[in-house]
Amino acid sequence: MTSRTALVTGASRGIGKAIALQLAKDGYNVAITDLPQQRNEALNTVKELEKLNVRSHFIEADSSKRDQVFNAVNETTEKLGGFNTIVNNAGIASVEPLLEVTEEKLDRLNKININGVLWGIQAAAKQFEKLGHGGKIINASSIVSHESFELLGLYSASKFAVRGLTQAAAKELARKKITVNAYCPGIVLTPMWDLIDEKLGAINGVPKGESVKKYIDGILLGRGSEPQDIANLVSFLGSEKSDYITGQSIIVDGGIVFT
Ligand SMILES: NC(=O)C1=CN([C@@H]2O[C@H](COP(=O)(O)OP(=O)(O)OC[C@H]3O[C@@H](n4cnc5c(N)ncnc54)[C@H](O)[C@@H]3O)[C@@H](O)[C@H]2O)C=CC1
Ligand SMILES: CC(=O)C(C)=O
Repeated sequence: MTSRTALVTGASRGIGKAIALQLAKDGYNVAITDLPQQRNEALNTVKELEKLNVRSHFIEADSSKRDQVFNAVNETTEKLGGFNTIVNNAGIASVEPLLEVTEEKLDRLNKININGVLWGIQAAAKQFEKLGHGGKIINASSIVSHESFELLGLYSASKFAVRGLTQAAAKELARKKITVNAYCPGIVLTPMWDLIDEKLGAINGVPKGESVKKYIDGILLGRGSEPQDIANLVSFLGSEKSDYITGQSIIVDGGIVFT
């Protein structure tokens, strides 16, 4: 197999890290981005990636900033040689009643969760075109893009937007041999859910761990998700085996939401 290169955003930890490690096991050279405060964790992730005998590189980049995402794609291509796949993984959660959403919260969340995905789609598609080949764009959505959760309304709406962008981009880019798909995780036990659990607990007056347990108790397969469950799907979406799939937002949640 000829070597391929991927960029995974927000990949110093959590789901992004698991995806980066899986793509490296699949033979990809892998660049990762994250925010400056995640630098040390990101550099450790790069070391883990290099142990898998692939080339890796960390780029400090804020996904909400268009120029930083474009620079990250250019730097990935220059440092690792070539560019085949982007995983627009970076995202944040927000937990509050809709009636308490402020303009600042809405702007911050949308800039990362929606704009960040759009900048990644643009930067990757333009780079694939420059390099004269197609490619794969894989976006982080969520089960809440299929059915909103209460107190996660703002976050859910941003993930509905990612599903919309995924469909539209698939339609616009298919003729350039670019596929665009999204992964829709359920309850993945990462620092994001630690935060959601804490905030739901504070709003509903229940102890730490109770809110996440309530959700996990409702999962058909009887456990919360590990990041690797999501990485397994992205491994498929990043492989030739998914070449005939585009525009899809695929649920991987152990059985919570059914569409
Ligand atoms: N944990 C879960 O249950 C679920 C997560 N997701 C989505 O999966 C993606 C990854 O989530 P987790 O790994 O759980 O989150 P996490 O909070 O554990 O990790 C997210 C990473 O993204 C980075 N990041 C945040 N804002 C960024 C920005 N502006 N630019 C670059 N990097 C940024 C963070 O520093 C962190 O390293 C997110 O898009 C999230 O919305 C979707 C469904 C469920
Ligand atoms: C964080 C998230 O997307 C869910 C569904 O928990």
